[in-house]
Amino acid sequence: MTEPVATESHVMPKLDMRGVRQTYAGVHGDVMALEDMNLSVAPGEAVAILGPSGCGKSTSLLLAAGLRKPSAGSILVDNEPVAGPRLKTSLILQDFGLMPWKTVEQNAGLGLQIRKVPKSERKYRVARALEQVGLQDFASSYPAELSGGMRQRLAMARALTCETDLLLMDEPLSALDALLREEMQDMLKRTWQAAGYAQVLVTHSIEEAVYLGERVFVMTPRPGRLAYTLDNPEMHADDWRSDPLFFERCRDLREVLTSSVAKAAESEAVHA
Ligand SMILES: Nc1ncnc2c1ncn2[C@@H]1O[C@H](COP(=O)(O)OP(=O)(O)OP(=O)(O)O)[C@@H](O)[C@H]1O
Repeated sequence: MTEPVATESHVMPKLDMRGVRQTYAGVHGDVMALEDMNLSVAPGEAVAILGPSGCGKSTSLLLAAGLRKPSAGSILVDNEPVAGPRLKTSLILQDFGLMPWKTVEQNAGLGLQIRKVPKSERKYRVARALEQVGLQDFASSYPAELSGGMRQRLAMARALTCETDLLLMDEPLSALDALLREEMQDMLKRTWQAAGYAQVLVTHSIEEAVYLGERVFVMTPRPGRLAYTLDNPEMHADDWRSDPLFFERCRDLREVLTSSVAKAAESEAVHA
């Protein structure tokens, strides 16, 4: 099995989380979601994060997106402290955050509208992004008229209009059926390879993590931090899903994750 690797890059990271702690006030007292969370992602790098339920994966993304302030520690993007939502950071959630009453074109342009980009510029950038994801013929449709895969592509178009350099995704494909999910994984990989942003994917699927992550991290049970790193540069290979190494990587990660989940269950039992 691959041993944990402490990868130190010499390039300035796109995202750098150091010693991050996040505590939430709960009804039965404070809940420590993250403790000493360290995550460094290089420009243009794609990483995936796996971990037991409730270990703080979504919290890490909210913090990186500037939608929450950490209780302690530092979060830097391009070496600047994250003080709030940032122009070129996009976050795609499981429900894609689409507005049902807005058309595809309006939904795709929402990020630009919030960022007060002039209408003419918005129109051009939206048209280009819809073309990139193959939704150009659906500009005046509404989300309810789209399939699950098309909604996912629309969420992607919104990120592309904003010239995103850091894309954060929280289980973006979990609502899709297996075949469509693979198709969308291909789309995510192609778009990332073409656009060159840094990408952080949170997923419960080991296969998805190994397909889309150049590095795959496994988090500890809550309070979460990265406990294990798998270097996975071969994910660029053609037909990676059929490669024997792909299966080996998935098997290794399954072992690591199973032991992490077992520890989480033990700890819940002790604290029950
Ligand atoms: N707004 C909140 N208020 C109080 N507690 C919260 C809040 N958000 C998250 N938590 C708690 O923090 C911990 C981490 O939650 P988080 O959603 O980040 O985990 P996760 O790893 O994404 O979980 P899952 O895999 O189940 O989606 C959990 O125990 C959760 O109950």
